[in-house]
Amino acid sequence: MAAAASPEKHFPVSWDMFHRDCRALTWRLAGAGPFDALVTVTRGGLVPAAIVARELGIRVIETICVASYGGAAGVPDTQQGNLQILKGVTDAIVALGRGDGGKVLIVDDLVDTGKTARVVRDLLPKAHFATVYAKPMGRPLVDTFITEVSQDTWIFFPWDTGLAFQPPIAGGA
Ligand SMILES: O=P(O)(O)OC[C@H]1O[C@H](OP(=O)(O)OP(=O)(O)O)[C@H](O)[C@@H]1O
Ligand SMILES: Nc1nc2[nH]cnc2c(=O)[nH]1
Ligand SMILES: [Mg+2]
Repeated sequence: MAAAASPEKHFPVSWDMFHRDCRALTWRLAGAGPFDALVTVTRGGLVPAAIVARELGIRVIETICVASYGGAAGVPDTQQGNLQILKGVTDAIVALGRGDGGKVLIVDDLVDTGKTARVVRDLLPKAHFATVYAKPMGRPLVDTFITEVSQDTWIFFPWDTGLAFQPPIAGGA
């Protein structure tokens, strides 16, 4: 299934909020470990992965590089195209992620349609999949998350946004 064509609602996330939500995610993950390695889904997973790895003391960190959303210049990338794996993980991590003698934690910022999570899960079926945010379509694909938002909501991360003037509500904004 496709993501909401043009998400109606906005869910802006500040750095403070994101840090707090990542810490909350780590508390929830503490009982599921210990983890021998962390795989982060780039690029959105990089920031939560740094925070989670710091909190859980994980030092073996690998990336899986995936791209699927690509919008026109100047607008959020809300349209999902074909998913491409630009870089996979090492054989050692694949072995761990298949349950051969260790535990792998996968971290991404969010799950939306679940398309990205499905591809990553196929590669590492026994790994524990954690995201900070989840939308209903993708929720069944993750083991642990912190906050659910509706499918027609677009989450705006602090690394994609900046401070800007807001017109007064009384002006019809
Ligand atoms: O559940 P899905 O519908 O597949 O969407 C979720 C994925 O979309 C975003 O990544 P994106 O592909 O936009 O790349 P980015 O992480 O580089 O921003 C987000 O970081 C997730 O990885
Ligand atoms: N920033 C951002 N990227 C996404 N990729 C898929 N869904 C989303 C979303 O809600 N926000
Ligand atoms: Mg991503």
